[in-house]
Amino acid sequence: MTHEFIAYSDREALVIALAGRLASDLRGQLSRQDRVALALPGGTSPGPVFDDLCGVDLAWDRVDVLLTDERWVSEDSPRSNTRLLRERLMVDKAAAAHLLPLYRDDMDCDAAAEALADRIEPVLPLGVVLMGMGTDRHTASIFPGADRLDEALSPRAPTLVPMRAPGADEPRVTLSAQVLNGALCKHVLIFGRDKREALEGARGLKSTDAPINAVLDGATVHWAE
Ligand SMILES: O=C1O[C@H](COP(=O)(O)O)[C@@H](O)[C@H](O)[C@H]1O
Repeated sequence: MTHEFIAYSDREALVIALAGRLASDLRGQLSRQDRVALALPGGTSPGPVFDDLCGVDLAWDRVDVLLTDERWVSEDSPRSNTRLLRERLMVDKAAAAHLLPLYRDDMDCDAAAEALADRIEPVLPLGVVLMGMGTDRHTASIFPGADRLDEALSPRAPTLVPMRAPGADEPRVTLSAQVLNGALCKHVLIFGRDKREALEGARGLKSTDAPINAVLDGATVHWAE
C-alpha cells in the first residue's frame, strides 16, 4: 500500500498548501473535461481549508460538490456536514458550484440512500476527493464495528451505504470505499499527534479494523500537529 505523507510546520501552512493543491487538481481536470466532481469531508477539521478554497479562481460553475458522508441530522443541527459545506465552502466564488446534498428530511437514511445515490451516480467517478479520519481510524462514515462495514468495503458496494456504528452518535450515509477509491486525486486531512499515531498504527491492520486502509493507496495524507 503506497501513500504520500506530508508533514507541515503548522496548521496554517497545511491549510494554505492543501487548498492550493485541491484548486490545482480541479483546474487540471477542468482543462481536460467539462465537469468535475469534488467530494469533501465534514467534521471539525476541514472548515479552514474550505475558508481558503471558496475564494480561489476557477470555473466553479463546472464543479459538482458532494460530501464523503453525512450524519442523519437536519441542516439546522451543528452536527450537519451539509451545513458546514453551505456555510464554509458554498460561499464567495465557490457559491457558483453545484451542491448535491446527501440528506433528505422526509425519509430515514435507509430509505433515502438509493434515491440520493441516483442523483450522485451521473457525476461519478469523482475527480477529486478529500477525506478525513477519526482516531478510531474511520474515514467518511466507514467505521470499525459498523453494521454494514463489509458492504461499504466491498468492491460490489452500492454508491451510498446507510451506516450505524457504536462510534457514531447518529445514523449516517457514506460513500463506499469503491466510490472514494474511484477518484483521480485522493487526499486525506489529519490534524494532531493522536491521529498521526492512529494512522501509523493502522499499518498492517485489516480494513475492517482500520477502514482508512481501504482508501490510502495512491492518496496524499496532509498532516500538521
Ligand atoms: O464524523 C466524521 O468524522 C470524520 C473525521 O472528523 P474530524 O472531526 O475528526 O475531523 C470526517 O472525515 C467525516 O466526514 C465526519 O462525518
